[in-house]
Amino acid sequence: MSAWACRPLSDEERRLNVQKVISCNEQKKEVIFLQNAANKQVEKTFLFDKVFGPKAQQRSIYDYAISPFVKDVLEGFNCTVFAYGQTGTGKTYTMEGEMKFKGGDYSGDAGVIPRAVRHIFDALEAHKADYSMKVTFLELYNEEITDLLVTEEHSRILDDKQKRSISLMEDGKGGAIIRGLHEEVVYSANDIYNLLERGSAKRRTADTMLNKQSSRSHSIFSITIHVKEVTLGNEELIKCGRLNLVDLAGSENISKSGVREARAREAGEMNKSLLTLGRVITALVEHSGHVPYRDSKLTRLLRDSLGGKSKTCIIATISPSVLCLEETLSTLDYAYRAKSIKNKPEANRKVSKSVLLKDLYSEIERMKQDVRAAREKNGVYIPHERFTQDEAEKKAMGEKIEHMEFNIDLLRKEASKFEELYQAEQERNLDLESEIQKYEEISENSKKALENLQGIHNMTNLMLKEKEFIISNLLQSENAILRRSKQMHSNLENASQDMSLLLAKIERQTKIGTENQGLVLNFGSQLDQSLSDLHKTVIGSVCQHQQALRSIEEHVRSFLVAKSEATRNLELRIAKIKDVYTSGVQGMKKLANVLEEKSSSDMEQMKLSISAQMIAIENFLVTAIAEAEHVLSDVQTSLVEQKELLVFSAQQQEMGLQQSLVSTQVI
Ligand SMILES: Nc1ncnc2c1ncn2[C@@H]1O[C@H](COP(=O)(O)OP(=O)(O)OP(=O)(O)O)[C@@H](O)[C@H]1O
Repeated sequence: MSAWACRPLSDEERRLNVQKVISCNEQKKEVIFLQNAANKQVEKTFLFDKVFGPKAQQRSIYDYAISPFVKDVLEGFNCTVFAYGQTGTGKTYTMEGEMKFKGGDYSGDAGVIPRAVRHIFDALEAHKADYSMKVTFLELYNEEITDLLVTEEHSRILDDKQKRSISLMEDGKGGAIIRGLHEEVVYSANDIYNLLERGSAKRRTADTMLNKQSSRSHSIFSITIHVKEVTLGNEELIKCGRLNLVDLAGSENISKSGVREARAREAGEMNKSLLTLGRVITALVEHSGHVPYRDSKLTRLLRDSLGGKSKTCIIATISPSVLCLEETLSTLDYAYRAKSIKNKPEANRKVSKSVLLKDLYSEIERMKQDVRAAREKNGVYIPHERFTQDEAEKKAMGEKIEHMEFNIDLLRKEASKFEELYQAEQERNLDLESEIQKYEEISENSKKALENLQGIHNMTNLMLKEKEFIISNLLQSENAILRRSKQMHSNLENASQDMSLLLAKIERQTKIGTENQGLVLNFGSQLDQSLSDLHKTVIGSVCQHQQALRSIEEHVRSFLVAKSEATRNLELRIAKIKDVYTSGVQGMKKLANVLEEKSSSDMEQMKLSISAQMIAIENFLVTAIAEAEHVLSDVQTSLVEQKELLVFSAQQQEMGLQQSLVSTQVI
C-alpha cells in the first residue's frame, strides 16, 4: 500500500512567493504536477492508493494508513510503515508530529507513532487482553546503529566499546537480530510517550543548506506485543506481532543539499542505505533473482518488510514548491515503483506459553550469569564463558593484527611508491587543474550555449512538430489531389471518347441535314405547286358552288313564287266558297222564313229537305275544307323540303370550303 502526503508551502516559501507546482486531488487519488515553462505547460498525473493534500489532518492519515495495522499486529502480523521523501517535506511531522503530551494524551498535531500507541493500548484494554509489550527505538546513522532509548546516565557508565557494541546478526531465518539493543518493557501509553520524547530528543541533526533542522539519519521505532490466547483445549498460546515505524533520512542528493567534505561520508553512507533501498525495490519490482538486502543495514533491518511476510505501507512526503521539483519527481517515481512490490503477509507462528517461558528463563539465566560475574569477579563484568570466548577472539585478533601489520609494511612500501607517484600526479594535477579551470570556463560557456541550444531545440522541436503536422496535411491533400486527378483523367478519357462519338454523330447528322435540306427544298417546291393547284381547285369549286347556289336560289324563288300564286288562288277560292256558303245560309234563312210563313204542314218536309240540303252542304263544305287543308299541307311540306334542301346545300358548300382551308393550312 502507498499513500501520499503533500505539505503546505512553508511561511518562508510563502514569503518568497515560491511557485506551487503540485496539486492533490484526494477524491481521485491523484497527484498532479503542473508547470509553465517557456510558454509551455507541462502536466503529469500520478495515481496512488491514497493522496493527502496540504490541508489533510494528521488524524486522517493515521485512520487510513496505520489504523488497520493495529488490528493486524494484535493478530500476530508484523507491520511496517515507513515515511520516504526529501528533507523538510514532513516525514518526521507525519511519523512523530507534535511530541508534547498533556495529561497523558497527544495533541491534534501528533503523528502516526503516538496515535498508534494510544490505539494499541485502547484495543488491548477493550479486549481485556493479557499481554506484554516492549519497544525499541534506534537510529541508523552512517551505517551505525544507535540506541535512542539509552539514557545519558546509562550511556555515561558504558565505555566506548560497549557503546559501539550494537550489532546486526543474522537470525538464521533470513531476518536480522540487533544485538545489544535495549528493549524497554512498557505498561501504558504514557510509558511510551516518555520514551518517545527521550528518543526524539536524542536524534542527531546537522545543518544543510536546504533545511537547518534536517535529519540525515533513519529512525526505527518498534513495538513488539505478546498477547495471550487460550485455546479450546485450555492450552495457552502466545501471539507475537510487531509494528515498525520507520522515518527515513531525506532522499535528496548530496550535491543539492550542499553537504561537503566531513559530511560527504555521512551523506554517502546515508545514500548507501537509501541507494540500496532503491536497488532492493527495483530488484523486487523487476523480480530479479538477487535482491541486495545485505548491502546496507537499513535493508537488512527492513528485509521482512520489503517483499517478505510483513504488511507494509509507504507514506511518501512531498513539497508543492517549484524549488523541490526535481526531488519531488524522483520521490514520485521512487514511491510509485515501491507501490508495486507485493508482500506475502503471514502471521507469526503462535508459541505455547511454556516454550516462551523456557526462552525467557534461559534469557534470565544468561542475564543472571552476567550479574553474578560482575559481582563475584572484581573488575570483570562478563561471565567466564564469554571471557574465554573473548580471549579466543582476542588471540585470533592478535594473529590478525600481526598479519595486518605485515600487510601494512608491504602497503607502506607500496605507499611510498604511490607517494612518489602521487607527487608526480600532484604536479600533473596542478596542470590538470589549470586545464580543468579552462575547461570549466569552456563548459560554463558551453552550458550557456547548451541552454540556448536547448531553447532553440525546443523551438525547433515545436516547429518540427508543426511542420510535420503541415506535411502530413499536405501529403493528405496530395493524395486527395492524386486521387482526384486520376478520377479526372478517367473522366477526361471518357469525355474524349464521348467527344469522338459526338463528332461522328454530328458528321452523320450534317450529312442527313444536307440530305434533308434537299428533300425539304424539293418538298417545298412540290408543296408550292400542290398549294397553287389546290388554291385553283378551291377557287373553282367555290365558283361552282356559288353558281349552284345561285341557281338553287333562283329555282327556290320561282318555286316559291309559283307556290304563293297557288296559295293566293286557293285563298281566293276559299273566300269565294265562304261567300257562297254565307250567301246560301242567308238565302236558306230567308227561304225558311218564307216557308214558315206559307205552311206549317209542309214545314216538316221542308225542314227535312232543308236539313238534308244542309247536311249535303255541310259535307260538301267539309270535303272542300279538307281538300283546301290538304293542299295547304302539301304546299307547307314542299316549302319545308325546299328549305331543308337549301340548308343542306349551304352546309355542303361550307364543309367543302373548310376542308380546302384546312388542307391549305396543313401545307
Ligand atoms: N503537513 C504539514 N502541515 C504543516 N506543517 C508541516 C507539514 N509537513 C511538514 N510540516 C512542517 O515542515 C517542517 C519540516 O518537516 P519535517 O521536519 O517533518 O521534515 P522531514 O521530512 O522529516 O525532514 P528531515 O528529512 O530533515 O527529517 C516542519 O516545521 C514541519 O512542522
